[in-house]
Amino acid sequence: MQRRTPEPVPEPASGMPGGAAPPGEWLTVDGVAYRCVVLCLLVRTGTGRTGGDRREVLLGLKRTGFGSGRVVALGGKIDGQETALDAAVREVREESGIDLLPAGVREAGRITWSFPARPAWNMVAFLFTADAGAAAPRPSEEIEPRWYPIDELPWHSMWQDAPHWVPLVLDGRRIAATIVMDADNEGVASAVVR
Ligand SMILES: Nc1[nH]c(=O)nc2c1ncn2[C@H]1C[C@H](O)[C@@H](COP(=O)(O)OP(=O)(O)OP(=O)(O)O)O1
Repeated sequence: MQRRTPEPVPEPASGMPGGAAPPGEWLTVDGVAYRCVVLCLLVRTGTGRTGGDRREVLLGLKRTGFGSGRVVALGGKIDGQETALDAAVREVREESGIDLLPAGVREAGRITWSFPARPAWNMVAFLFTADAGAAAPRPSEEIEPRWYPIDELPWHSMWQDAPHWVPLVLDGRRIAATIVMDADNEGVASAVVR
């Protein structure tokens, strides 16, 4: 049985930091339920083709479950009473084998996705970023992680809303985004990002 809690979707500054109150598995806003998930963008400084430094982000081809076949950020559902930060550290470990120190994981805001044609897919994602250092990802059953230069992201393989928010988070911004998906559950009907 999924637990539903009546709190409004929290603003990004309202505190999902390490140890703050967990958002629960579901949030309900104006009678609409949103499943709580986390996404974590891991970054590192790699070596470009010409030998210079270039920033890279760890994304992965999702092999199973929701969004399979797309290239996505590491993440997934918040379980039970864990904090969003705990969930981010756990999901990164499960999906890539990389162990993050919670103190090194930064909050980057939140996104609300509404799927009017499929409300069961509504989600609120708590966003995080972290430096991966020299950690090497390994593939998991769920995802095949791969480093991408941040100026060569595989947009055509990602969710169509990704260009509205990924560059801002990679730029160090803390965002609050409200994204409404089209009737086909693929396109973007509207995206407000601040
Ligand atoms: N419109 C969208 N754009 C995007 O970039 N990511 C989205 C998205 N809608 C959902 N996601 C992400 C958020 C979340 O990390 C993921 C779905 O959660 P999960 O990975 O937990 O799903 P699964 O069905 O694989 O879960 P399990 O049942 O635990 O295997 O999809």
